[in-house]
Amino acid sequence: MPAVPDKITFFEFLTPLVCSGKKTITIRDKSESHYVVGSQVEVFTLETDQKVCDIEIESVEPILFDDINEFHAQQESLDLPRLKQLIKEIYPDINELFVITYKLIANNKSLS
Ligand SMILES: CC(=O)Nc1cc[nH]c(=O)n1
Repeated sequence: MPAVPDKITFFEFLTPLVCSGKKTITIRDKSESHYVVGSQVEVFTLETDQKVCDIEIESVEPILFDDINEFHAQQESLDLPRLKQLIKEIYPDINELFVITYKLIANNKSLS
């Protein structure tokens, strides 16, 4: 991986939310927390590695699983129980997580 990571993957079902600008955060574990504020990152689907859009990283902040709240759910464009269920499924034994905030800068969906 480059010193400044320039790629992020999302489950395919989440990419319409990312590429429409409705989902503006992602909650990841430490291994995926090394994004740099101000950097541009290419978004790919996890399942098919298809590029779907570009984002710019706005912040990376630690959070405990128990502190995930309605505001995070709003920013994820999911309801809170679904968000917490999803995060538990992805990171079953991890309490220390990171909220990565980003903004959409380009949508590549029309190229596919
Ligand atoms: C692929 C993957 O881990 N995707 C995730 C994980 C957490 N949040 C999210 O939006 N997407």
